[in-house]
Amino acid sequence: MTGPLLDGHLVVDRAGFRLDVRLRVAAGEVVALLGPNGAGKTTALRTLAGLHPLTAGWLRLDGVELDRPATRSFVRPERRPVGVVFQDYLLFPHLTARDNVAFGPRRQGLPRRAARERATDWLGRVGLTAHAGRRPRQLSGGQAQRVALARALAVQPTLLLLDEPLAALDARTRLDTRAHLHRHLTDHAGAAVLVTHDPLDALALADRLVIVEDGRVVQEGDAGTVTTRPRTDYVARLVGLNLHRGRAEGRLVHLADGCAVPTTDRLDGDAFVVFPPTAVTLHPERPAGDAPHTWPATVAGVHRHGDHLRVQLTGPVSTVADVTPVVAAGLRLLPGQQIWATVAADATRAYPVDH
Ligand SMILES: Nc1ncnc2c1ncn2[C@@H]1O[C@H](COP(=O)(O)OP(=O)(O)OP(=O)(O)O)[C@@H](O)[C@H]1O
Repeated sequence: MTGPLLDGHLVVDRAGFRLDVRLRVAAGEVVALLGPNGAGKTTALRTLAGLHPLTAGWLRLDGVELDRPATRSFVRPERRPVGVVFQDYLLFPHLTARDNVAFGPRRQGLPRRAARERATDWLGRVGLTAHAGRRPRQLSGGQAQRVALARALAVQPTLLLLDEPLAALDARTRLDTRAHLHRHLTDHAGAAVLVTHDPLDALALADRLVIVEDGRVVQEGDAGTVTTRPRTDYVARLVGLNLHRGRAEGRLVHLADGCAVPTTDRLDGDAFVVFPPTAVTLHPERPAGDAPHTWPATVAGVHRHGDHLRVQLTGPVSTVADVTPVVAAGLRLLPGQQIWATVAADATRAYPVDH
């Protein structure tokens, strides 16, 4: 069995912050590091590029030790087989697009002419043959992004790193550039690590998501698993689901204060339960039957959300409900109002906390 192309235990200590992330990436695999501001994504990426040394742990790429503080091994950034696309691209302003792309191959020792040929080839592959003689300030945001990608790939990196590669683009350019980037990532034979806070970028571009919060990996898996079985509030919000933790007994997950969520998944023990805001029904009076899956709630806020109104509910079960404007008008929803909420069993999903 062959191991992962990239194998690392990335530990960085800073005042008030510790990054401690185990990361493995196979050849041809694209992994997205996704997480809120300050989670440590950029720090992790910088350790891979060699721009920040590890405090502890190790980093191996294709069997070569790039960083291991315990043995004082450290390979400098320019000697790593790594290509980086930075968020603001960091193109050399005084060089043409072709010379920007040729810079890496030249530094790897390729003769000037061969480096220029390789740059011309890469600019062709990203669709910028006609722009080879332009300087960065004569390029649009999307074109500069493509030059940055060509520059990173022209060194034939074993590891490609992308730091928020689409963040600087407007919505339209972003859509086209995302599709373009996806094609190049699919063709890339090495490992790729992408840092983003945009779940759409992560879902569209990555084979696997690694969610980082407060310096730790809190969840990882393919898009299907992460989006249907979130394990933290951050991931649940990202994918637009209500997430609660409780104790499952058969087809009921018991939450705080005697409230419960019905589910069609039969389960026992500590469990997560998720449901979309559209699965919540609001009632002005307590519905008949007094079932444990009817909760009292207080309307904390109401705002527009697409075609629906999004209702923030507090109480024993803080949750979010989406209702149509007609329903909202019928309920006369106002902040502070007391209300009752139920959720349909066939719209919920429950799964064990331990997995
Ligand atoms: N140069 C620095 N010196 C000291 N602390 C830093 C430095 N850069 C970042 N930090 C801290 O390290 C932690 C991780 O920051 P990092 O930039 O890696 O997070 P991130 O997940 O990339 O966030 P963002 O999405 O906002 O870019 C934060 O607490 C941050 O304040």
